Amino acid sequence: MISVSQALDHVFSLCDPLGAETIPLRAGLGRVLAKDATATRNQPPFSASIMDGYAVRDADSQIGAQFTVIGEAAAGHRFDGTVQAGQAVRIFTGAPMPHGASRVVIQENVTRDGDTITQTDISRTTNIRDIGADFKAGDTVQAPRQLTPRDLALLAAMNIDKITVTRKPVVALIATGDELVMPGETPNDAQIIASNSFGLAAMVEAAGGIPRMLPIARDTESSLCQALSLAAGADMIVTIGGASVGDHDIVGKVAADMGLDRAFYKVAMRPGKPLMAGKLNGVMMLGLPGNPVSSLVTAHLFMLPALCKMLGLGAALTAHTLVELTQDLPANGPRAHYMRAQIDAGKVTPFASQDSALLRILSDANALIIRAPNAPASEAGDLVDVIRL
Ligand SMILES: Nc1nc2c(c(=O)[nH]1)N[C@H]1C(S)=C(S)[C@@H](COP(=O)(O)OP(=O)(O)OC[C@H]3O[C@@H](n4cnc5c(N)ncnc54)[C@H](O)[C@@H]3O)O[C@H]1N2
Ligand code: MOO
Repeated sequence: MISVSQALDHVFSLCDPLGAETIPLRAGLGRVLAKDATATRNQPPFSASIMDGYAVRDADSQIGAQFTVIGEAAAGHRFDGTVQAGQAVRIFTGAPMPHGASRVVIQENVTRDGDTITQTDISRTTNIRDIGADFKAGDTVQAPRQLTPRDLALLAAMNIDKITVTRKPVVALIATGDELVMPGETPNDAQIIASNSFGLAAMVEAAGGIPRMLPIARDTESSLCQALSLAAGADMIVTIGGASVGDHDIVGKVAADMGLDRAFYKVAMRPGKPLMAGKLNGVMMLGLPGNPVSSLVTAHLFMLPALCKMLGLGAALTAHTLVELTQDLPANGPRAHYMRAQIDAGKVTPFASQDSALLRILSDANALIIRAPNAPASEAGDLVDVIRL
């Protein structure tokens, strides 16, 4: 059995960044920028008032000063003249500063009588935003970057309407097992509902990929062979179940018969020991264990980092943080243990049952405590490594 980090090295060597495509900015949420995007304009494109008030010469501004209002500047409407000594232009937030003016006296700091204003107070700043204060022409949003709503607003302001992003990885998901039926179907008395593919499909989508949920493969070589053939064209194949050592666990054999170049089978981890990975006819394949928690935890630890690499985000490891433990933990065995746990008020508590079939507990968990192989006992108050879910 290999370690988790050895398995991850293999997984990264099985996948490469995908090609790029150009899409409308509007479709950019969650996509990974593949080429730097460059601003073609300054923002703001002119020095602008940041308040509603009166634009004057800074040198004239003092308490008691009087000005004659000679015109108006509003957002989208420039005042074309030049402000001279003793003159003011009525101005609104976002309007271009008129020539000659170098301060905006906010309207709360003046009294007005016809076209004459008298300054009653003075603010510490000039209330002007300089040209290019946000960004300048030529500034870039650098690739690679997974785009957030905030990034999309920035790119829009840069007047970028199309972006070049990494193609979305297509992930074929194949559940295996005679016992499985789809949600909504009527199981017989020996069947259960195929749940793992629903969690996995959502994980793929949330990571920026496209899940392709294939029909459930039955526990026969021909059915599995057919399902694997349907995966043609995918960027990654993920099988679920049939990975262990039972008579009906045929994924390894069938994939090998179809040409799987296996990188590893079995990882020193709990849950997830019977994990398998390799390349099937040039396509990365992950064989996940069938137990629901095992499949979702191994997907979190191996499928997601592989998708990130395919998306051009590099071979990054899942983020860990140190969190204080609320209770003692016994020494760990020889396999890394990823314990379902809950972080509350900054402290982490493992669930009493760590059975790898219990989805309710996984659903309630918001973290995995990582216990290294053969880790000594920990005590309440110790800091432990945690992955937030
Ligand atoms: N003699 C041994 N038996 C087992 C070992 C072992 O080392 N020696 N390993 C155990 C471990 S650890 C795991 S994990 C499981 C994994 O087995 P498989 O990957 O072969 O999974 P299955 O047998 O097909 O299923 C296990 C369990 O999960 C349910 N399942 C399967 N697919 C789905 C699905 N898509 N949605 C919901 N539930 C699913 C299935 O019905 C079984 O209950 O093997 C242990 N055995
Ligand atoms: O490793 Mo299995 O994944 O314990 O349940």
